[in-house]
Amino acid sequence: MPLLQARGLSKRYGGICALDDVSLDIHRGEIYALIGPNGAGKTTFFDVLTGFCTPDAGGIVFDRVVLARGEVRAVAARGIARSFQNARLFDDLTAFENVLIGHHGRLAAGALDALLRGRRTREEEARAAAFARHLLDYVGLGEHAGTLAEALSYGDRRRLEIARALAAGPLLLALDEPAAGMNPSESAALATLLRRIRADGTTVLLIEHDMPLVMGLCDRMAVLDAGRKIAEGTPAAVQGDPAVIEAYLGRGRHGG
Ligand SMILES: Nc1ncnc2c1ncn2[C@@H]1O[C@H](COP(=O)(O)OP(=O)(O)OP(=O)(O)O)[C@@H](O)[C@H]1O
Repeated sequence: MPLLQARGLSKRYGGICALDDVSLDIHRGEIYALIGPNGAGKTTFFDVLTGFCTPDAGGIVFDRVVLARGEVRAVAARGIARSFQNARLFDDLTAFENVLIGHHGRLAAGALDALLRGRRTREEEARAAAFARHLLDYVGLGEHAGTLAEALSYGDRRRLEIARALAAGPLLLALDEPAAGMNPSESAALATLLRRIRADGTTVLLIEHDMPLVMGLCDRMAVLDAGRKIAEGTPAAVQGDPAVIEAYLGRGRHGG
């Protein structure tokens, strides 16, 4: 059974159909890309998936659990971590502290325990700190643990955001344009990191406009255009699909 099954998702904003009856499956252990021209509905799909907005119709099954509309926010707790188009970091905290915050939701000890600084809490905090250090090494930021987020380069900020998302221990890592603004060597390092995340068992969903990157990286992809899914399959299959070529080139657009 797929990790995620989206069925018949629709979302309107006034007269605009941002999502129009979109269904797709994401399998465990794959890198799945969502592509399409500007305004195609990619971010809206992420918003629905992560509970930022409620679909007008349709539903999602994630990790075998049917999520009723309006309950989608519970998904985050069930294992979807998201990064945003513009990294949302705490600029005045260090890289280490930013990752620790990502882990916070997983700490089991309650607020009272934390107040009393019980042994269990201290042990959990020590484990969280060790895990945060591990994640910083994992994304290649080990040397920057004590650096304020605001002092990091653009590419490093994006990687810190990924480390923070991983700190929540997600089954699905959903990344909104992770390579946007990166130079070619940063993009190559990102691709290596995402392959490693996949190899280590986390499923990856990404929105990405960098076609060479996404074509070389993802296992399967869906193409959205004006809210509709117009193609789905391997990069090779999608690349040659006439509907996709029309969506990108037929109207003089360049993939946005
Ligand atoms: N909160 C909102 N209110 C009104 N319209 C919205 C809202 N969010 C999205 N839309 C509209 O829905 C459509 C789909 O937008 P969406 O951001 O999902 O597209 P996208 O594929 O992510 O585009 P891009 O590649 O430019 O980020 C667009 O026409 C957009 O203007």
